[in-house]
Amino acid sequence: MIFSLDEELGTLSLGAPNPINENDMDTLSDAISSDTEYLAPPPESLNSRPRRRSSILDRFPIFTPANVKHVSITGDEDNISEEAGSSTVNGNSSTITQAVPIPITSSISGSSTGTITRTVKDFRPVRVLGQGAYGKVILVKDKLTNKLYAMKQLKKAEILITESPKSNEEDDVNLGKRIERTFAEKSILAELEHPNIVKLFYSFHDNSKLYLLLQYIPGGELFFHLKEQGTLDEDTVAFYAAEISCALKFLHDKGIVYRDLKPENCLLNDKGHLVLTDFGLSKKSVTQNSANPSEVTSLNEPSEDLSTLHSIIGTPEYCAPEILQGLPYNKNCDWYSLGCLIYDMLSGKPPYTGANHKVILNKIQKDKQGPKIPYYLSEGMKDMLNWLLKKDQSKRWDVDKYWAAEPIKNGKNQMKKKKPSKERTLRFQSHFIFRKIDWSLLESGAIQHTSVGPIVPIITDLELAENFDSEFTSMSYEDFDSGLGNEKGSDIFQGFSYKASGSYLEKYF
Ligand SMILES: Nc1ncnc2c1ncn2[C@@H]1O[C@H](COP(=O)(O)OP(=O)(O)OP(=O)(O)O)[C@@H](O)[C@H]1O
Repeated sequence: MIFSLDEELGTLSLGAPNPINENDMDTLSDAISSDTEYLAPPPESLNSRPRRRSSILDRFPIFTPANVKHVSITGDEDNISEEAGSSTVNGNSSTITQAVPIPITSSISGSSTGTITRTVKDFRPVRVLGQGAYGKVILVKDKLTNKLYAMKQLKKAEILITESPKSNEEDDVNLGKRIERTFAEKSILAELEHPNIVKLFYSFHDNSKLYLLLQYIPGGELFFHLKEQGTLDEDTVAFYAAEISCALKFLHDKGIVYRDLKPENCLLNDKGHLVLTDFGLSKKSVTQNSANPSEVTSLNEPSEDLSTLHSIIGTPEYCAPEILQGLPYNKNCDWYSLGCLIYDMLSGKPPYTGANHKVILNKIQKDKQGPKIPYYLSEGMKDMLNWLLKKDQSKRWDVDKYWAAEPIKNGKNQMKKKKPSKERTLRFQSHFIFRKIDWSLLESGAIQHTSVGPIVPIITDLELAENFDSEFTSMSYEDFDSGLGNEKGSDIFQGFSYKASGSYLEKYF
């Protein structure tokens, strides 16, 4: 649906929940840059949409956080180094003995020390749902309970393999980071409980693989639905943008940067609500006081840990320019990615595309005024995109800081009258594009029970995985239990196993 600002104002007078105020309108029209180029409307169907893979280019240093535990890859506890980031070689050429940082994690909803009784043998494979860098995601059925899960399998050998024939210091550092990220995915998911974030129920490992037992989200990837529909109307996009924003804000308040927002990682549940998956590239700040979100420092004030993020990581088309440049970055990079995703949902592709991160970076740098916003979008959408897609992260909308509307006291909004600031001080939730969103229903998760999303996936039989690409569902899973189900007690992945608390399991099953 394409509609003009006049039409939108007409809707507003019919009692929309978040009316736009005059100050906002000023800022809004300022932001619609005069150099906006007129891009052609999207073609009817964009079935040629390419699947975009996440990548990691560790050319820049990441400083090892202070409170990391060091274990030896061989599992030989005697080789554990006390010194952060150090590596040791024990002279045995056939084994890797670098000390690898494993993040110390806390588990809110479950226990990582409880008895883990699950093995791959407990599950029957139904079909493949997706394929990642280190293995497949498979729909599985619990042989005991008949419950369905999405099982993400990661091959240990693929994680441990070094890229160059000679093992040098750089290889060791990269290996350490790959292992750290594997643990981070498990431990970050284990501490999260949010309606728009996938749930982790169990994790375990055996001789050859690591396993994450996730809640099965049957509506498929947003990528799949975008491929079918080409583009989405503005109301639909605003709805998904609101659900994603809730998840990102929740993560940021816990000191977590997501770093891989793209349509492939956004799933739809049976009611059409959006659920983020794939936390393999997420990073948790070690300095964040997650118990007290109000203590989050401004995103523009580099915090000790997050300002040291340097890895060129993510999916280049959705990556903030500062990441592609190898500059330090912070949580604000996720809001740039949201801008890319909104742009993609509305126009059929992200603002910059190219064969690799360098091509994309060149295009971003050439575009002095920022990406060209399609003319056919409403003024509200143009405004949102202009503020999220600011090249300079210090000028980008600090969404975490300006998230919610000011509390209303004595019937008057506390927001000061226009102050001369280059910062965007409009509250994100009050933006015009979200005028039909009931944020309290959304943030509490109540909306998941009371209403369906704009696209309700067709599901005739959960086991058919009808909303997943046949490219994956037709794949073989013959190596499903090649790890033989034997728990390997003393290797580098020791401590990977996890079981959510009984009440958590009951609540979601
Ligand atoms: N909980 C889930 N329910 C249903 N499908 C899922 C679930 N988790 C993942 N998938 C499917 O599997 C695909 C791959 O999963 P995921 O992105 O976590 O793997 P990955 O190895 O991190 O991939 P990549 O290397 O591309 O980042 C997803 O894009 C999605 O289609």
